[in-house]
Amino acid sequence: MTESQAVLFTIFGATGDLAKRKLYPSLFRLYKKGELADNFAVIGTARREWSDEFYRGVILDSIKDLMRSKTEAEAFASHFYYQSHDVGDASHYITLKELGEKLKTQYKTLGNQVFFLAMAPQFFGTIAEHLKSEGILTGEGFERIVIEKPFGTSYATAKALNDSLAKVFTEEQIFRIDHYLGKEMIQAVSAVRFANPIFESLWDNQHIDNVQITFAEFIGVEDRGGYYETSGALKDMIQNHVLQVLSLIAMEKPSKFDEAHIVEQKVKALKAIRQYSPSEALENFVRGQYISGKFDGEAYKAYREEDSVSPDSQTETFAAGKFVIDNERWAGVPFYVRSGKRMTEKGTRINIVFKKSEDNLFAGSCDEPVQNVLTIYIQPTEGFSLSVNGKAAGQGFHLDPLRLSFRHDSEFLGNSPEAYEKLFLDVLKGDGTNFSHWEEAARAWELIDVVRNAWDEQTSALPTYTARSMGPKEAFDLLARDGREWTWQPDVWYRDRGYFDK
Ligand SMILES: NC(=O)C1=CN([C@@H]2O[C@H](COP(=O)(O)OP(=O)(O)OC[C@H]3O[C@@H](n4cnc5c(N)ncnc54)[C@H](OP(=O)(O)O)[C@@H]3O)[C@@H](O)[C@H]2O)C=CC1
Ligand SMILES: O=C1O[C@H](COP(=O)(O)O)[C@@H](O)[C@H](O)[C@H]1O
Repeated sequence: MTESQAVLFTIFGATGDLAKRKLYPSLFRLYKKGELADNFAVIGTARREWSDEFYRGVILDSIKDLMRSKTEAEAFASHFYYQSHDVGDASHYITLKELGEKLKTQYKTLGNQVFFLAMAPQFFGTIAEHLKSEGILTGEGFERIVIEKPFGTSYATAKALNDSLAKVFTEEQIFRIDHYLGKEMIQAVSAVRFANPIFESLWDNQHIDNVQITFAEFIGVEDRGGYYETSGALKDMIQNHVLQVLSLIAMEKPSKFDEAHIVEQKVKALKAIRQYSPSEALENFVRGQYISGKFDGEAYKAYREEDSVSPDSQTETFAAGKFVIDNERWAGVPFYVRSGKRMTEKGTRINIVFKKSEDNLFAGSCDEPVQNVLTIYIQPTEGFSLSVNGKAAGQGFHLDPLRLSFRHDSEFLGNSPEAYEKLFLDVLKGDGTNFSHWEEAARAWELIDVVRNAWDEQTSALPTYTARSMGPKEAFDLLARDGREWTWQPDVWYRDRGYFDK
């Protein structure tokens, strides 16, 4: 049993999808592990009129798959209280404050407070201001605010949002969620790099040819067409998750493995990424939108036919690009990234592609050696592999491409903490390492804005790709132009093109 936390959570947007699907189950997981015990309470707020009893029923429903016993689940749910609240109405904060004070005494929460804003970003500033003006922030214990993406829609809007939060909270009190940073294997990137001298010593432009980061989803836009129409793949995935991962791979070794030192190095790496001109942005970034397609006998509709999507939508459901980093370590090493919906399969992975040997001892006498590729599998499987050349067993001398591979097994995956659970615990500990900091978000927006603006100026037709494929032709051309190719495609991609299994 770990030492449990004394804290009052206030969840804004308590009736919403995120709260039900992610927040309540994560809090319950922490409760089951003893990270939360007697001294915590949760106030859920939203406009609709719910009773505590009804709210607790919603909580029980959201954790039904995780329950070990009804008694335990009900004991957990008894810590939840509901307060109907319109975030724009100052008088509602007075009722909220009274309830908070009562619960603080009842649960001995020591004045510690965490505010979770599971709401649309346009409300963040208002909520923060009212928390201060109505005296809900007392400075008695720790006071932290957790906010969801999207953090702005451009550099300008992100800056305005940050300025409004900064009037009330310090940067150390603000936890901007990037749920990928809570994933096991993203956190493992640093372990692979810095705990293995064999990789650390090769982590530069002398040895690495290129880096490839793929965030492929097989799902379409589902029921989020309204949001996605205003976002697109570039802002939805590349601006945040992909650039976060890229900065972890590209950063210099921090002098200490803690939040301040890691963030300092990530920010430096992001700042070293070349800021493209509009024409360079067009040369180095491609986009696409999925059209209808068939995959293994199943038909998939086009993005433009999805709910809440305009029939002549110009929103990209796929984006790929080449980032270059102007520093000593990475000069000449392209970082190719791609992310899209309705791709062949779900697969998030990082491929570090090492250089070919300049001196091929086997040239002319046998097969070309394969390039060594270190793959970090983020999901759905988690693990690493390293492709190496061996000798094919038997007579004669032939090279045999081999893969040294480690994958976590399903038991480990079943028991490992979920991203939001890890992130919640980090918030309680005050550890912001796995959150996005303002300087990171700001730089990411600067890099992305130029691509977005260049695309908005473009008059040529938006490229398309068939639903359940690996993106538009342009994404393959992007690498082919540099004499390279994506080193990972799902097996079925090769199957459909008549290649043997890679
Ligand atoms: N859902 C997800 O998987 C993800 C969501 N996010 C982000 O999280 C945030 C929440 O998303 P999601 O849960 O899906 O959204 P929902 O639309 O499901 O929920 C929004 C919540 O806000 C409440 N609300 C709306 N207006 C007000 C108001 N004026 N005063 C008080 N409460 C209000 C709604 O309740 P009521 O109508 O009762 O007031 C509801 O609880 C968004 O910023 C989204 O981008 C980010 C990543 C993933
Ligand atoms: O942030 C987002 O992430 C999800 C993908 O997350 P994953 O954990 O399921 O890989 C994506 O579907 C969504 O569009 C985006 O907003």
